[in-house]
Amino acid sequence: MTAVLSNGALPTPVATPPPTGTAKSLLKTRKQPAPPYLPNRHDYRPTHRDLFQIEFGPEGEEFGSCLRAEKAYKQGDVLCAIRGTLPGTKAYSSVQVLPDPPLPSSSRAAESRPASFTDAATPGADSTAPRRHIELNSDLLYVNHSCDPNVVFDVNGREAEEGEEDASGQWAGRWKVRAEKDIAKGEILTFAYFSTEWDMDQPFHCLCKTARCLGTIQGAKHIDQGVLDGYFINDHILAMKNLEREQAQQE
Ligand SMILES: C[S@@+](CC[C@H](N)C(=O)[O-])C[C@H]1O[C@@H](n2cnc3c(N)ncnc32)[C@H](O)[C@@H]1O
Repeated sequence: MTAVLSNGALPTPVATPPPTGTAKSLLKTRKQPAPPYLPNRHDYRPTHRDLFQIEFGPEGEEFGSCLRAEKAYKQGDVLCAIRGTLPGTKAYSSVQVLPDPPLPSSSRAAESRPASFTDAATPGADSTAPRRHIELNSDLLYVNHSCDPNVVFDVNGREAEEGEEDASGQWAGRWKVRAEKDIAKGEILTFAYFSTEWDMDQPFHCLCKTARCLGTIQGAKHIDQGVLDGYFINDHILAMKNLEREQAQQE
């Protein structure tokens, strides 16, 4: 299955070896546990049938797979709620949903933090340790990064509870995947990893080949605010950027 990519998203397969600086070359050698959801190409059943589907890369090629749209979407459409996730630790497969480390409660960044999240550092916060990184536990794991992405992972607000439905399909206040542009059927879905990640566990040389490509992707910590301003960025990342500025001013 091939599709012409109107947005210059990742070439297929992702891991076609480029001459130098492959995605693999920056990987840490430490072996990580496999993510909880890791479908097998031979008995794959899509988790979001009719919405999107994994295209597996060449057998044995690590990180060579991607997710393709099974239908067209208009800019602003919600593709799906992000739900059924599992607690995770920082890994290539995880998505950050809260500041990590937590914002010091004394910081202005914590005081002015968006209402969309309640942090452990906040007096009166829920005593159960909040999940800072989650495992998507679905085909959404296969959404690659692009510096000119066609979807956003909006993890402001909270995850929809089991059984919770949204008749409007907009999932206001709930985690969701939203189209950033019009998306054609068959197009590869991509989001900007630094919109959720502060300091990534596995940086990589980006192969998105878009005009906006930022090169090595390591997380928002390593990107100037002026560049981030051109993207949808989640509130927990904006709050961490605010804290960074606050601390720099105190020095
Ligand atoms: C959550 S996985 C995405 C699915 C992955 N392609 C796979 O087949 O398992 C994230 C990993 O995919 C690779 N990747 C994603 N987007 C990339 C990009 N734009 N350029 C290079 N590698 C990318 C990197 O190895 C990254 O650590």
